[in-house]
Amino acid sequence: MKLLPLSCVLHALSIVHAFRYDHLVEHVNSHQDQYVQALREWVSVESDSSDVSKRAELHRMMEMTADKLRAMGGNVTLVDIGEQQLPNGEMLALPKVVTAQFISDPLKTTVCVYGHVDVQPGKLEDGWATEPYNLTEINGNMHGRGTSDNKAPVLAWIHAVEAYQALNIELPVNVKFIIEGMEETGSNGLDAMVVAQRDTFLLDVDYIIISDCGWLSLRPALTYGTRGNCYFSAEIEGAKQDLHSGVYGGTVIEPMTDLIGILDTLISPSGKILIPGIREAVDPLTDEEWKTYQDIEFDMENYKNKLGVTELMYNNKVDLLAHMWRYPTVSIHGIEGAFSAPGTKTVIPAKVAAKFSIRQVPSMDPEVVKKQVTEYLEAAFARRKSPNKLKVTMMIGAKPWLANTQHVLYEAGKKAVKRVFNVEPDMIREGGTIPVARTFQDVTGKGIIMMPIGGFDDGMHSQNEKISRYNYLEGTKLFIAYLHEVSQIQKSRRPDSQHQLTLLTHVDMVGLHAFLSQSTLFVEKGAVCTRPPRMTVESSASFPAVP
Ligand SMILES: CC(C)C[C@H](N)C(=O)NCC(=O)O
Repeated sequence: MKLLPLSCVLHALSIVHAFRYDHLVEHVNSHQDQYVQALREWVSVESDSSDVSKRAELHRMMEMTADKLRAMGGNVTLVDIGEQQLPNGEMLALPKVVTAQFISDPLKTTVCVYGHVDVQPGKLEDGWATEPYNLTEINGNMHGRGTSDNKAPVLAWIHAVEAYQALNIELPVNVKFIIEGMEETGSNGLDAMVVAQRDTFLLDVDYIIISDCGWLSLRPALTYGTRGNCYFSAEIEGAKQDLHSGVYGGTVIEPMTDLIGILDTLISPSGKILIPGIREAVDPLTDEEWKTYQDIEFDMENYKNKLGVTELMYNNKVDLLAHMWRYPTVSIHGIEGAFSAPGTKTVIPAKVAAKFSIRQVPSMDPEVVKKQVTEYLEAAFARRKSPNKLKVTMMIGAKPWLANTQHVLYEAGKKAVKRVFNVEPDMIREGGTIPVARTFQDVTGKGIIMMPIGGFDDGMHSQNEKISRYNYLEGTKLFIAYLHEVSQIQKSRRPDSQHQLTLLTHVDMVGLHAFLSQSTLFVEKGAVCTRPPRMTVESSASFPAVP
């Protein structure tokens, strides 16, 4: 018998794969209504992680996620990650993290998909055109809180696995999931879980995939960086109760006036951060970065129209993209205790707390930022010689993340995008924060890719958040294709994970505590979350150094 040359066999196999890919695509197209129904069910759960009164819904959401993965035959665990302490001292259970595993073939590559099913708040009275928790499709866009961020992308990953299963096509890689319920408030408790499971659940994972962001334009994108987030509360307290502004106005030094005064020292009208040390910490833009940004197609007029603004902070593309992705910024979000209802209440609030955040970039450290901001605001407050009391707290300290775009994961990503959309992806960074991305990188040393499927105009966190049916379905196909492309990464081209693990074995409990003390969970006593999880930290004796 004559043996076929290896190249012929490989060619034949690729034909079989292409044939099967078409079947998978057909399956996705013909199951789109079920996919939309699944999204409808998930969106109907008000899994707002920032509102403690919604905690039962969040627990229900985690159970629903676990049930779905279990029904598909996954090996599912709901991991208890402990409790959070509320500002009033009360303890509240954190939503369990769902881990799942589909097939476990030692000869195959293993990927771990991370996502979250908690959402930002959403209220009709905030100006939504439709009920935020009732998925409503208008002109191909499916509106609802959490559609794009991050329920549809999580479901798209689940449906990608389901499609392989339904057609009896063996998954080309082992697939694991980590789905959490606190991403929107800083991923409380997750860092510790990642540390604890580094040598168990995460040990055989080769690559981590995150799809919790959006494209820059109509062109699909791969994301290689996120900014971090230092989120602060600055509280000023004066009289022991609110006062009538006619009766007492002019006699007391008002906390709100102090607060507005110190907030105004944070950033100039032209966007210059005024806190010493922050701008100085940022790496200058390299020529290579300049060129990358210059080459990206980005329509500034379209961007302005999308946002409904007449002017942007910068009027050239490179500066705008750089300030969106790789420079820090200050945003002021709100003032607790301030009068904000309609009408004309004439009160002097006794205690007000401003919430603001600084998105930081790779050369910055949240702990340093915390010190810089606290000292700066205390000095600004001292100059006012006010008798009121100021308390500055950092509530979230999430680090930025940056990947190497030459990594094989990005090569595979480009191939998958080409297969599904027949274009090259934009290579972009993200101005938002995915707190656990940097933790995965530091703790596991595994390659990480962000593969968004959200549209550029999805309005994450805003009124009328949506994902288009097109992005949802093509995104599912993208994930199907990506699982195949990852399986094609030759073992010889994989970074040597064994080598990385050897490098990581020499750190002890001191290292573990050093890491955890920087993580969100332990940043601030009395703030959002301070109590260690109840789970055991099995692998603490060999906690890794940052590679
Ligand atoms: C676009 C972001 C990376 C999406 C993410 N889910 C998010 O909103 N994170 C919190 C944040 O404030 O950036």
